[in-house]
Amino acid sequence: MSFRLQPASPARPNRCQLFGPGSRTALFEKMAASAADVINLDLEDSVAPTDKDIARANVIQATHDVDWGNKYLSVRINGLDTPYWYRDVVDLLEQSSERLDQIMIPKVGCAADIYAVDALVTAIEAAKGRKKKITFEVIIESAAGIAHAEEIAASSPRLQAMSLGAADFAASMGMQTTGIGGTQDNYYMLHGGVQHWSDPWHWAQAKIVAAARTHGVLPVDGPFGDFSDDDGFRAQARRSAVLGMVGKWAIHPKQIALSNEVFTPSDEQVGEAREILAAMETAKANGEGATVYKGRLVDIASIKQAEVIVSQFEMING
Ligand SMILES: CC(C)(COP(=O)(O)OP(=O)(O)OC[C@H]1O[C@@H](n2cnc3c(N)ncnc32)[C@H](O)[C@@H]1OP(=O)(O)O)[C@@H](O)C(=O)NCCC(=O)NCCSC(=O)C[C@H](O)C(=O)O
Ligand SMILES: [Mg+2]
Repeated sequence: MSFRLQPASPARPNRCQLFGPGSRTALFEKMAASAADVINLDLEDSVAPTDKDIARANVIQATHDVDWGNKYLSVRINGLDTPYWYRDVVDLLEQSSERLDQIMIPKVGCAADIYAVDALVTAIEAAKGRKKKITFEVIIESAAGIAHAEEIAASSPRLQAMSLGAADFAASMGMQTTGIGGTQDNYYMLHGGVQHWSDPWHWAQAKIVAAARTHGVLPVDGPFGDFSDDDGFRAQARRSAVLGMVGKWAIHPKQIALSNEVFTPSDEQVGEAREILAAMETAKANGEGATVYKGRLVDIASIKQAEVIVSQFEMING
């Protein structure tokens, strides 16, 4: 471990982030009643340009009127390349109730993007005497965003989460696909004449996990567009969980249970982690730093691995 210790990520469940357009108010109560940990009311790409003002007003009203329970309430503002974002920030900060937890900033390309939003948010919070400090989450969904992921992760103490936005990312990178996440037919290797499909999102996810974990930010997998493909969603989510991501977006309510299932450690995983911890306690009592568990090596690093799983489980189950 470096002399600089890795900071802990925020200790709150973030297994599923449920999105809904700010222009579809009929969805708000359903979102609030869902099993998602995080709610993302959208002002950006699911809202037509003609509806931007009304969507913003709807979302602000919903921070006052809707009972969001214990959900983490986030609003996705428009990108800094649009004429809408400053009004999103000003109106949200001036008019939302204290129930608003977080602002999601899309298409972030560099740390200065966050600096700009932070400066505006900080000024309005002070001017309005807001009690709760608004947190940020960002979407990495451009070539610039992935190239600068680490400086973005370090950009503000407000930053709590960093997602991969597969659709805009693919477009920005010039990827030859219209898929939003998932296996891509043409991304394969040939071995002995047999096709072996690989994961074109893997490297970007891994880069996001490393950047986020370095700075105590939660790494999150973004959307999986084909909401009729449960197995495809599960496969993508499982890979993300193994890579270190803590959750995934749901763009349809069908995906909530899938995400919660994958990002909640199973009883079997937790049981095994606890057994490893117990085995290492015994090893320590015998003056040993390593021992054998089910025929394989476990050592002091295994304690940390097991603790990740147990602490995820305990955070979710209270
Ligand atoms: C995808 C949808 C447009 C589908 O809506 P709809 O046609 O109404 O779906 P269903 O008829 O199948 O709905 C079944 C019931 O579920 C309710 N419902 C639908 N969507 C939601 C929701 N998001 N939250 C809660 N409840 C929902 C319906 O009302 C039905 O209820 P009932 O009649 O009582 O049975 C729609 O799901 C939708 O708009 N999804 C969110 C889209 C969105 O926000 N997109 C932005 C995020 S993805 C993105 O931006 C890409 C990213 O940035 C990147 O670059 O990768
Ligand atoms: Mg996007």
